[in-house]
Amino acid sequence: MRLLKYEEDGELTITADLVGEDTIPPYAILSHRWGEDAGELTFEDVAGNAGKVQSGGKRIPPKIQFCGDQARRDSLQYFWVDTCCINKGNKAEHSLAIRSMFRWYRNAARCYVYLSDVPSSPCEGDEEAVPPPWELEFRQSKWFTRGWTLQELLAPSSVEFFSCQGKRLGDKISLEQQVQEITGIPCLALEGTPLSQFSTNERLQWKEGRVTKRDEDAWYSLSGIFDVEIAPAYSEGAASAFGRLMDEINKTKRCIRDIRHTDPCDDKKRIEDTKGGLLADSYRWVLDNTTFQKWRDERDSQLLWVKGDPGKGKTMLICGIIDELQSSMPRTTLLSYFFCQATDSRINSATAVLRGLLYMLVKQQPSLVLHVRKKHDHAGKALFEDANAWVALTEIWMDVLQDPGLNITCLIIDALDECVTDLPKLLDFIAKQSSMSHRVKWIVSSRNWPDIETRLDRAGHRTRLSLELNAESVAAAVGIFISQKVDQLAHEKHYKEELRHAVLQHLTSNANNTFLWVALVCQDLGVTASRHVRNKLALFPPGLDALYKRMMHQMGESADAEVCRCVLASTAILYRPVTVHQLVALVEQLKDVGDDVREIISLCGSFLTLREDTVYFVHQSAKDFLFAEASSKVFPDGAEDVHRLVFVNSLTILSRTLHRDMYSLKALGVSIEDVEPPKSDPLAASRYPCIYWIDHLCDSKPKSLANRVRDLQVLGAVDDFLRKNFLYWLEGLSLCKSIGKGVVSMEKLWSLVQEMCNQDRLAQLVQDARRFIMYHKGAIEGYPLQTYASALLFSPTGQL
Ligand SMILES: Nc1ncnc2c1ncn2[C@@H]1O[C@H](COP(=O)(O)OP(=O)(O)OP(=O)(O)O)[C@@H](O)[C@H]1O
Repeated sequence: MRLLKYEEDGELTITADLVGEDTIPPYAILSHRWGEDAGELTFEDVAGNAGKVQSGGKRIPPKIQFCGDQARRDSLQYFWVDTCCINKGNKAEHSLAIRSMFRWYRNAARCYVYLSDVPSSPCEGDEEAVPPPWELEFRQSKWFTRGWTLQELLAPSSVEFFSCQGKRLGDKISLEQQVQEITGIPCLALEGTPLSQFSTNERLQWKEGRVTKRDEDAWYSLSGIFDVEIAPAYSEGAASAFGRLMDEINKTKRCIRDIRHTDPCDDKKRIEDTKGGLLADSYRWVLDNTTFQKWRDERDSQLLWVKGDPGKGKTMLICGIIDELQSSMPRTTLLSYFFCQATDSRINSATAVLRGLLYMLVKQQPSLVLHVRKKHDHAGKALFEDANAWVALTEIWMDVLQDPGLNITCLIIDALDECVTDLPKLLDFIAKQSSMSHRVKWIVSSRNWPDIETRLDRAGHRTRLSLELNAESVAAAVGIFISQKVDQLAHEKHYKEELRHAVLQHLTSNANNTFLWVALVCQDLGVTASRHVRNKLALFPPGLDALYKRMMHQMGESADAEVCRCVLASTAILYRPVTVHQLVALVEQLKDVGDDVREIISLCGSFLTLREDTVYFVHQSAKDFLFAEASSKVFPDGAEDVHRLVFVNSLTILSRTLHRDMYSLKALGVSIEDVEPPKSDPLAASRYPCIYWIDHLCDSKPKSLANRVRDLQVLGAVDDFLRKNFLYWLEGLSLCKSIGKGVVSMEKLWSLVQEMCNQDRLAQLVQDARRFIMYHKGAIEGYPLQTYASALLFSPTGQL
């Protein structure tokens, strides 16, 4: 980028080509209509004399004179004008300039629109008149009819309009109403709402009626508005330029859709809801905390680690911090966050974290998708799912974080301790990347784990916010939480004042600064008649584990103790939360319970909770307790045995429900993008087994040879299933949009059977099945019924 500058002696000079965003000083930018070529100041005119406009050469046009003067009035030394700041003789520079123009306008400190056909009022004071005397000419200005001026209006945050005498008429906010009426562009877009939030059609409409000198420019001028890049090729014609633009837009859309594995915004809402709603007064203390303020305000403080014991309120604190940042940050700052949850395999791995953060980031600044598309255009969705996903994602992140166009960014990851797969890799990544750039700030939270501490210690500029060391603030926050919960109980259960006071006292003296303890006790009191409350209060021991122990004991006393145990054991080993319907299908003991399933789940209420018909653990610490403290009670035959039972049930469900063309698509060419699950979804119960049956098989550890006969039966069932249902299973995976996971699972199955002796027949079958899915995953992923068509046609005749 080359910039103009007026020297002390009034001479106009131009800088060398400034490469790299960091080398570019603040500048003003001109938006105008081109006049006759001969009258415009060109690059040659300016650069012809060692960067100085030759004295006695071409006269400096009034608009350029105006732009320089106005920049100086606004304390800007440099300014940019398209007529003379691009060396059009250099094809590469010209092409790069066209692709960079949107960014140059966006990054300008000021944008001046010079309206050569709008005179200001000759009389002082007339500007106060409503409508102002120049309004008609303003509305009719040809500036609003040109193609390139659309991006010049939308890209910069500040756009000011000037008359041909250089008088300021207003800016795009003060004249918002008029500009909206003239252009049809909604006020929200003029106010800076990211353009990606407007549909493709809406954005295309903004260009209607606008003209460009060259036909192709009608489409090239839109690339910035759609956050894509198309290299200009001026002889191609308008139709081809339009085709290339649409092609790029579609590829970008597809890429963003493939990155999405979960939407962290939805996860945040769900987590807040399941935890009973976010109470602002219980997190606001952090805003006055000096460690937090240091992280927020100091340039050198890049990584904040929020740490605390289970149930101390870290996740809710992070939710609060996100809300506060969102409402206080400038609109251009990017905020991306991710909530790890060990109980949900979709969001408990290092790749899921990077993918989720990336998704939120590219949704806010779609131009960053270019770094993903370099790989995604070739690899498709498998890029994020196959064995190399971590490598690919870290490379993409490196490019994103080094992108000079990346806005100021804040990245937040909650519950690192719940990242089950590849946590060390993630920690090393955070430690390294958080030391790289001042423009990217990080917040992470976790329990007080020494491993996490050791790895994060490698990051430079790290600060830690320990909830235990801020006991006073946390105690006050828990106090507010207790008051709110007790008021709610007193209201709902009609407590007398005395009882309300007793509950308040008991909770305050025993909570030990632990939100979760309060939440669990209040949940129990919520189903206790008020006459029993006093007696019950004495039974709640202080401390989380003691409380869980008591709850286990209580459950063990009930007549449904065994069913509850099976439900808890199965839910604990599932790889993600399932619906009640799916749980009934997976847990044998629930089959005879009939309509009482919800009652059984509520009997496990201290550990499980139901939300929108999905069964969740109340908290990760509840699940941890089952595996650590209560393992012998919950898993009397070991967790492997529960995996085996879930595996066996999975195959039974799948064998019963899978068949050819489950969604009655009929035509072989129906794309997955056009598939809507039928109202009564034939895969409702089999979604989970379809995706996870192999994981349960592997985690049941059949190769341990603990029970040889039973293991042979298990493997016999696998052989039988694959011979009868393999293709149906692939169709099912495609309908569940999980072919990528299927590929990984087949690899796992292949390793398993290889490690087992005397399994040659099964090994050959699995080897063939594995090859089949590897070769045809693309076709099957996009078109479920191609499983039975091209996939079979293009397979070797002798394939098993
Ligand atoms: N600001 C708040 N508003 C409402 N509820 C809160 C708030 N802070 C904590 N809680 C309650 O406390 C419980 C525990 O909080 P949270 O899940 O944030 O703890 P945590 O420190 O993240 O625990 P862990 O490390 O074990 O995951 C929540 O389920 C919720 O009921």
